[in-house]
Amino acid sequence: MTYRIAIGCDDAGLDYKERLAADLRADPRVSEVIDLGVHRDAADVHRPYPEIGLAAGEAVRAGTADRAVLVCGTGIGMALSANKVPGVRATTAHDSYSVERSVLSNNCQVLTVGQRVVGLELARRLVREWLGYEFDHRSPSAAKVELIAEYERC
Ligand SMILES: O=C(CO)[C@H](O)COP(=O)(O)O
Repeated sequence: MTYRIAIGCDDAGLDYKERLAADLRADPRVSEVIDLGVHRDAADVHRPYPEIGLAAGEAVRAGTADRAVLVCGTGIGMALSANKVPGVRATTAHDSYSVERSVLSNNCQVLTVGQRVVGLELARRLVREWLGYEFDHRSPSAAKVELIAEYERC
């Protein structure tokens, strides 16, 4: 299984985004990295995090990306924004167990990270681990996640 990964950040997450994007490009489990910005030295560097988080959520919803990694100061604003897109499940996760469960329990397609909260090497490890998990649609967790989708359809 290879993934098309959208990646994005605001100015508070730019350093990590660049490093994580490089890691993803070098990862054989990744077929494409879609960089949604912001970009260093570009006019868009101060775009607010909701624009990027929503764009990433839209990419997942449209199916142009399988998953997304988003970085801001805490990860929280990015998660809030991406979660506004119907069908998207985004979470901040700063430990291995939460990263694992975000996929295996919650079928999250979006992982968000806070550059001001965790060290770079931990962030890199978490993204590496995250790529190794795949949701099992036959697992007991599937019916629980489906309840969220049902609510969205109301
Ligand atoms: O962390 C952020 C949003 O969750 C963002 O990088 C900084 O937001 P601000 O504190 O509103 O500037």
